[in-house]
Amino acid sequence: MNKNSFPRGDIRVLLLEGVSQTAVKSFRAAGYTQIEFHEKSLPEAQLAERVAEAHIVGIRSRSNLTAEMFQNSRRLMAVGCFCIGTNQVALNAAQARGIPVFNAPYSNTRSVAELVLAEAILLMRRIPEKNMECHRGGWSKSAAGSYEVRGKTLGIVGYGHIGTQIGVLAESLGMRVIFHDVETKLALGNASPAANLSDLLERSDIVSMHVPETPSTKNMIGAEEFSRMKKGAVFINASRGTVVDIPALAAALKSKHIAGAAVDVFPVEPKGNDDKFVSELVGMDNVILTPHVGGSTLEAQENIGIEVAAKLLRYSDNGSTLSAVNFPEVSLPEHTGSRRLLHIHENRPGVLTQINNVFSETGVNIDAQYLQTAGQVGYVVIDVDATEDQGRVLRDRLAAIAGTLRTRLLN
Ligand SMILES: NC(=O)c1ccc[n+]([C@@H]2O[C@H](COP(=O)([O-])OP(=O)(O)OC[C@H]3O[C@@H](n4cnc5c(N)ncnc54)[C@H](O)[C@@H]3O)[C@@H](O)[C@H]2O)c1
Ligand SMILES: O=C(O)[C@H](O)COP(=O)(O)O
Repeated sequence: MNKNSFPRGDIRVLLLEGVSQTAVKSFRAAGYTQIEFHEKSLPEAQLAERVAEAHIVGIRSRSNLTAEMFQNSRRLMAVGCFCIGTNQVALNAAQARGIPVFNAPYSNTRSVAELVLAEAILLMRRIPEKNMECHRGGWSKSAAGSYEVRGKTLGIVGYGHIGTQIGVLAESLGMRVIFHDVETKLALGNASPAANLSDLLERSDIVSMHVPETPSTKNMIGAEEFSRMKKGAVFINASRGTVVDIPALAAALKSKHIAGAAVDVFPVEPKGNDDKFVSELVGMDNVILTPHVGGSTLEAQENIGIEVAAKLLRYSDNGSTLSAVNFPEVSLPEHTGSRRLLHIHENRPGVLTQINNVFSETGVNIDAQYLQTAGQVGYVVIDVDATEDQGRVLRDRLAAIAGTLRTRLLN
């Protein structure tokens, strides 16, 4: 007897952008044999073609999964973002097709925080310029413009997982921490909220961005915001490239109003390591440029591989959707001794009644039932005391209900 109505060996897993081998090992250990692995992201047309063939897709920040791709992907069951950001995925379109999207909300938090703190210290000491000068054979031994971070004010924009972690670590170096967030947040340690973004910009010696890419954060730091910052302050962006107006940053750096910057993310980034990086900031001695490596440590990548693969496997094998970012969240117990039916449907009145009618009409006993809705989608999980043949009949009856997006039978 198959473990699932759909044997694991038939499930096609597409893993892109060199996600950690820990993910590949997790899928193999769980009995998944059809794994297509790519070191890079794929060009859009090829990506659409490969996604259309896959049941499970794993990406990082560079692969854009569009609404059209979800519409054309008959087989696609689930998506894993092996990173924090999910802005590269058309989440609503995935939801409308009954496809949960998972991510790793904390696994690279510490890596980003450590990089940002290191950059804050380097920028305050004017190390980027000194480094470049030494490389050119120069030697300007001077304390002019160099400061300790102790006693300085760090302004954190976006006080979420990364922002709070940075705040805690910064206080251990003796920094004063202020933050701005659209939500009311618990201030950790001695951190305090700024009255608003302008207040934060005016008071900070170091401004660091930690907001997600959304319509409200697009170009939230531009010429006006740089002009509000203290003369000689430094600026760090390791969140998303769209958050900062790069020409405005370049102008503020050239005028020396902003003394230095560290930028890890860009509005347009190369698709892979062989593509050329182009930015107005290239060649500026007072700028640390890094190729979107805030979360790229071996520790973070290995943990992300394990975490996201586990979420995808749990959904595929057990139906659990806990921590999905676009989908009703259901945490399910093991279903040994019963068959499990998954029913994903449009979130509209009457569907649950029709589902229950199927069981009363067929006389199959329900052991347990779980229901959750979110946005456009409803998700019902039913454990039944039934033979495999009965399970298949039930699955087909459920699939015939109007508004059904997809059904699956497990065990
Ligand atoms: N450079 C990298 O490699 C790297 C690594 C990890 C994450 N990131 C980026 O960092 C972002 C933040 O990560 P996180 O884990 O801290 O996310 P998070 O969701 O925990 O925190 C984001 C915070 O920003 C706040 N926010 C949203 N819109 C805002 C606005 N307009 N103004 C002010 N605050 C706003 C939210 O309320 C939240 O508190 C991610 O979305 C991701 O894009 C980059
Ligand atoms: O969202 C994230 O976690 C970061 O931007 C890292 O993305 P990456 O996995 O593509 O490095």
